[in-house]
Amino acid sequence: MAKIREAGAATTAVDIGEMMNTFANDIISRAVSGKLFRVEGRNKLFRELVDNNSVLLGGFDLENYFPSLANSLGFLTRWFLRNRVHETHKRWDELLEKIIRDHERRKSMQGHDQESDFTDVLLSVQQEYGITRDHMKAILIDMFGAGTDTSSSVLEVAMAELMRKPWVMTKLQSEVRRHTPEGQETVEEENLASMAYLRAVVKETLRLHPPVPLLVPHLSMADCVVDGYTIPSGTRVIVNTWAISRDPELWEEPEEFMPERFMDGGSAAAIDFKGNDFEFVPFGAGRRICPGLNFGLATVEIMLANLVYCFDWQLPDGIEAKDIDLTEVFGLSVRPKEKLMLFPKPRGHHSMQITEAGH
Ligand code: HEM
Repeated sequence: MAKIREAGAATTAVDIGEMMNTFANDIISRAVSGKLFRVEGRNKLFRELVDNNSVLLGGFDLENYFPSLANSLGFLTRWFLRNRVHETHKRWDELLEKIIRDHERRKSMQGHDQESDFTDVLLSVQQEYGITRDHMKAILIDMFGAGTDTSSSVLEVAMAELMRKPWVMTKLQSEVRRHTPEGQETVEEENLASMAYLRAVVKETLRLHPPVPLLVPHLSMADCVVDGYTIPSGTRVIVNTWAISRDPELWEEPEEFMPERFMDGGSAAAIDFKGNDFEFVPFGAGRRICPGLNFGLATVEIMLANLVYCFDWQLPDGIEAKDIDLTEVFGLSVRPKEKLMLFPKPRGHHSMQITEAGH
């Protein structure tokens, strides 16, 4: 918020996607490595490595499209790829090893600060569950890989949709401002419970723009029949949640951004994303459902509430709401291709100016 305030004071535009990505990365860095997450620029290093992972996992592979090149060019591309994978793996390993060692050292010290983070929790159950060092590192990398781009992409597209539909923005702002105690500088977690429209906006964003549109690939373990189709054991199953949540047979005006559908009395009021309503599975369903569902939701809700509570937002001159392009970029998780640049105007700025001028 302080950074956005600075931008507001200097009347510079904020790159919302970039800002939200830094925020989501900082939250996970803090959960993983405690309050010293900025030490030695760790948060920045984490972010760089997460970006590397996304490129390596979800990147374009020439051989998939031109198999005939596999023999000639394939050798070269594989060599480059392997080097990059090794390099990224080494850097992750060094960073995580250091963090785990710091935590072990701190744990063994008498009278150390008792505040614990996720690494402390893993260390405390290591013996009980037979968790190896490699397991720990893999879990921590998973948290970054799965928890950063997803949350930040939801925040970015939510802001884009709100800018495209100013009446939805106004409605949300009025709810958030009404339910946050007078004089409070930021929205706190305990204020969120009564913000039903905020939850509806987040749901509608996840419906139209699920950040993991094909979930992650699954493999059927046994023969089964789904909706009359036989799926043999060992089949790679890909669930297109993007298409399901725009299906006109399931959703009223599916292409429209209408959070009201999720409010009491709305056509989708009874539908939730906890894995029980198969028309809406942005976090997946069943035993592989996203384990970070509550974490991701808390991250998105608190940030979105604060963005609309603390600021009024404007598009750059010459850009209109209808010009906002939500075309997405290719990858394991998706995000908008075009940057969303917005000017923050701190709330109350206008009335303060009037008062000052009045004196
Ligand atoms: C709004 C934010 C998020 C969305 C929309 C989201 C969505 C998803 C989806 C669709 C899957 C695949 C589920 C399946 O195929 O059944 C998944 C898996 C996963 N997510 Fe999330 N996620 C979010 C945030 C997070 C966060 C914050 C974390 C961790 C801190 C996280 C950790 C994971 C992990 C570890 C998996 C793999 C689980 C497995 O393979 O069993 N996610 N997520």
